Amino acid sequence: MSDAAIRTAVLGAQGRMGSEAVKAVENAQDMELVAALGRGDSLKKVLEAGATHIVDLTVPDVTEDNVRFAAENGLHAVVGTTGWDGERLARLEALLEQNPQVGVLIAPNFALGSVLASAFAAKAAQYFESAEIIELHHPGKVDAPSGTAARTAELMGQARREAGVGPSPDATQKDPGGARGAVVEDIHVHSVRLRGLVAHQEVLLGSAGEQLTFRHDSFDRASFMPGVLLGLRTAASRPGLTHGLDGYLDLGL
Ligand SMILES: NC(=O)c1ccc[n+]([C@@H]2O[C@H](COP(=O)([O-])OP(=O)(O)OC[C@H]3O[C@@H](n4cnc5c(N)ncnc54)[C@H](O)[C@@H]3O)[C@@H](O)[C@H]2O)c1
Ligand SMILES: O=C(O)C1=N[C@H](C(=O)O)CCC1
Repeated sequence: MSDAAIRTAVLGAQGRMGSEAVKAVENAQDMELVAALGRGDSLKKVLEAGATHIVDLTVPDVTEDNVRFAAENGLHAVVGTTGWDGERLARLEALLEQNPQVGVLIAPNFALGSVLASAFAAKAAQYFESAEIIELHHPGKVDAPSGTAARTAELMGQARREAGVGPSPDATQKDPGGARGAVVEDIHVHSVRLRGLVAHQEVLLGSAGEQLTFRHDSFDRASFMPGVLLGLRTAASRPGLTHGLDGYLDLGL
């Protein structure tokens, strides 16, 4: 291992994603796994281990504290944990202004196909009257809607607003049980939790007589690991906040 290895601490290391990330970092020639923290472990272990980077794959309740700790101690952070709403992102941006050498990637989804599907959907959303999202995940997931769906809806909603497109047509007058799903940026998001699934999303776009569907499926958490490693290899050269792995890719969209 060279001196320049990316000294990585994985937070949430015993979780579904964290345990995959531990293996991916251990197998990467240019990285060294220096710490693997679980619930109840002190963040001081990260500093004692001499980490230069953290990967956060924990739970929405603790991720902000973890990233704050990293930034205040000059560590770069690659974050897959969900729960990063506008307020949290704004606080993080302010913190990074005080720690301008630190790079933080908040990635709602590390899978390249998912990043592409969301970017294509955002590009296409303004050209259709109706837009809805269905996200489908394993039943162990603690949050709904998924971070990916929330981010996709934000990007699509923003593009539709800028293009002057109004809300999707919808005559629903009675929906006492919330059958029309959550609404993010005027876009209805439907969450399915089903044994056997990993992480899946469909964006449905409709106009008179036609439908365009963008579907992405992660069948295995291995699909997320190239994105985690890209984040670790890139974060130090991108100081400040990057929201979405697309910020590290040249999608040209
Ligand atoms: N960005 C992506 O591509 C992507 C992909 C999959 C999952 N996720 C997100 O990653 C997060 C984790 O998902 P998961 O399926 O691995 O969940 P999980 O419940 O399997 O794992 C979370 C782990 O974090 C641990 N933990 C809790 N508090 C901690 C703390 N303070 N310090 C260290 N560890 C702590 C838990 O004990 C658990 O082992 C979720 O928010 C999920 O939505 C993101
Ligand atoms: O399994 C999860 O939990 C996932 N979380 C992210 C989200 O909420 O979008 C990414 C996909 C998998």
